[in-house]
Amino acid sequence: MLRYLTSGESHGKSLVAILEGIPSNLNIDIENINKELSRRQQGYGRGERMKIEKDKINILSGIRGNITIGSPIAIEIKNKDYENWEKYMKTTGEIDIQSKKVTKARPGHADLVGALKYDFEDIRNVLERASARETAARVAVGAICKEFLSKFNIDFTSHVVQIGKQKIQKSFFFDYIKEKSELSQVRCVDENFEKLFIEEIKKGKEEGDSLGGVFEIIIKNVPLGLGSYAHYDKKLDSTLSAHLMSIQGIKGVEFGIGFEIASLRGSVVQDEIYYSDEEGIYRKTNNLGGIEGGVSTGEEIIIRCVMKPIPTLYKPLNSIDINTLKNYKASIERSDNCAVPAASVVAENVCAFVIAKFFLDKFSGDNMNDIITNYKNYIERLESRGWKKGIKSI
Ligand SMILES: Cc1cc2nc3c(=O)[nH]c(=O)nc-3n(C[C@H](O)[C@H](O)[C@H](O)COP(=O)(O)O)c2cc1C
Ligand SMILES: C=C(O[C@@H]1CC(C(=O)O)=C[C@@H](OP(=O)(O)O)[C@H]1O)C(=O)O
Repeated sequence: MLRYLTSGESHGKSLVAILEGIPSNLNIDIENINKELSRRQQGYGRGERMKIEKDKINILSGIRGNITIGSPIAIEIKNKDYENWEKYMKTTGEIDIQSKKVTKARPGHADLVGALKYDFEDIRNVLERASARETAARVAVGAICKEFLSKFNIDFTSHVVQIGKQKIQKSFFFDYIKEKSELSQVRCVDENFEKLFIEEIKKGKEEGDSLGGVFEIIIKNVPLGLGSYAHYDKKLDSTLSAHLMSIQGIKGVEFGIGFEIASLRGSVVQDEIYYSDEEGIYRKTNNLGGIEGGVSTGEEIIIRCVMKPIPTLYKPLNSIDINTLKNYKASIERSDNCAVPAASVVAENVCAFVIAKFFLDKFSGDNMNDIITNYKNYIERLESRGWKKGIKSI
């Protein structure tokens, strides 16, 4: 079973993660993982912290000479900012608690609920772990999963389709999005909307406010048959949703044409099924986003996520001091004012973990050879049933 845990405080020494279940004899290109980490740090609207951090993975165990050995993979990403925070954050010995104490809860962040639940007078103990700094560790985990899935040609990309009130309606081709979104400051493939998105973020910032938005993830070459029909942890769509909703700030997930299906007739929504000798079983549409009955259909998996605006505002909202219960404005240090582009990269990698987990559940094996054999046998069997989209040249 593929599983992972992360640990680490935003201004602590390091973020760490352990990923268990990656098979042996997988070649890992560390530059690909560092590239994912760097993609996550980009995007117009990020704050000053991203100028300090230059995230790089440090693999502590589970890999020898770039090849996995089947044991848990432990990773570390150092927080460069720790140099400035050691006297407040070190794990043992005396620390300066007062200078960085936070007592005025930010609405929308975990500040109030965390302080009351864990019984803290200092919100610092909450925000250090609630911070989306943690997503760097999750991206490293997902990037290792991407390395595994790339051997089966499974590929991921994402792009931003809405910032504030500015919204793109069109849908695009995978390769186009992959190339274009990487070139954009806001991971947007439409040049006009790129300008509008940047303008929207800039305006928000000037007004001391923050923005959310929507991004789309597209996953290509997932074979037909990952997932199952009913249980919450076996359905591919429910598991993807749960993992995506666990990204800090994500408030909704939709598949394919999403919530629009509510207003359309069944005759329009369902993706009709065809067969031809050349193509085998195929669809002309992909309205349901590549998943039916909790199982991948072999079409592109298309997911959209909505992210709420960043809670920390430079023009702070009404709140209270959690200790005196007096009314105050919420506290503010530094902050991003829009992180939708960064969140889209996190989401790709979170999906990579889920797809890798379901892929390994289906084609289980301790080592790459066994998994490749299982995969090829399955694709051959599907071919004999008329489904010809499987890629065999592994
Ligand atoms: C990549 C990324 C960067 C973020 N940066 C900030 C930030 O700088 N300031 C902030 O207040 N929230 C930021 N957030 C959002 C908060 O972490 C999030 O709203 C908070 O943890 C509460 O979680 P919830 O929205 O799921 O309830 C960021 C989220 C992500 C994914
Ligand atoms: C550090 C990251 O994002 C952080 C997420 C975050 C939050 O509250 O979620 C608050 C900010 O932290 P800081 O106050 O240290 O600037 C962001 O910079 C990161 O993405 O690597």
